[in-house]
Amino acid sequence: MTTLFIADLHLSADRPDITNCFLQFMANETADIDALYVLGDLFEMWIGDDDNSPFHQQVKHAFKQLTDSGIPCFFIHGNRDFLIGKRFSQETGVQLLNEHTVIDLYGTPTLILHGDTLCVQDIDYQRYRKKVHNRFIQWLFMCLPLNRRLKIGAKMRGSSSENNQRKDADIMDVDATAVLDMLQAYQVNHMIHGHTHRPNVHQLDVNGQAATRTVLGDWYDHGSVLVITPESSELQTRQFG
Ligand SMILES: O=C(CCCCNC(=O)Nc1ccc(S(=O)(=O)N2CCN(c3cc(Cl)cc(C(F)(F)F)c3)CC2)cc1)NO
Repeated sequence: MTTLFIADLHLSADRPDITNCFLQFMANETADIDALYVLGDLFEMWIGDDDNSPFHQQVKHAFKQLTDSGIPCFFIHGNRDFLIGKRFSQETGVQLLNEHTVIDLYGTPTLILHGDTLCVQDIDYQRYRKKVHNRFIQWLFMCLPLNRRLKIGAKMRGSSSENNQRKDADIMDVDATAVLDMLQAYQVNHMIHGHTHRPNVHQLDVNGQAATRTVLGDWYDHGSVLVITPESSELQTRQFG
């Protein structure tokens, strides 16, 4: 009885090393698990489900093989791949979850999310996020031809990495009050998220009760996976293969 959590792989065609690490993980680490949860930023960019490049087909096929084998797979959108939609879900068998979802993890109610909604001090980002999560804006964007959206994406990726280098590192981490507020709002004592690329297990106190916030790590030539069983919880960073 094992459930796995991954996030922040930032897969892209120009990083085949990370894609291979992911494919090795899917081939060697997911046999007879109960479920796989992907908590956002699976891809470095996603400008619509109609972007069906060979790279995307390769990744989608790996998920399809897993779900066809009867292992449920769930996805929560990240700040990069928030446009992943119904077609991706139908092509892969991956079930799309709401941005904040409480699951029963072997009897322990646990809030799972990407983590960018906890970065409340980054006002600019939250303003941008509100705009691009607006259904009408998303509809307008998807009306654009694919190559136009690819160009906009490439441009935004460029400015995004520049912006992030300028931002103070702290405002890009989660806000401690937002974490407590969210645990209380969802009435849980456990949270799992990604986004910050700061893998760790934080022990917290929520109204006198012990709580944990587990942060998944980003992928490079090593993967980061949270391995949960009814008896244990282990955040692993390692190579797969
Ligand atoms: O953590 C922090 C900081 C976090 C830093 C976040 N940076 C970050 O996410 N960058 C980023 C994410 C996605 C891409 S993209 O290429 O995949 N792509 C771009 C165009 N997208 C779009 C969609 C819609 Cl509906 C509408 C538009 C519109 F209207 F703007 F044109 C564009 C779709 C997605 C490119 C860069 N703070 O705490």
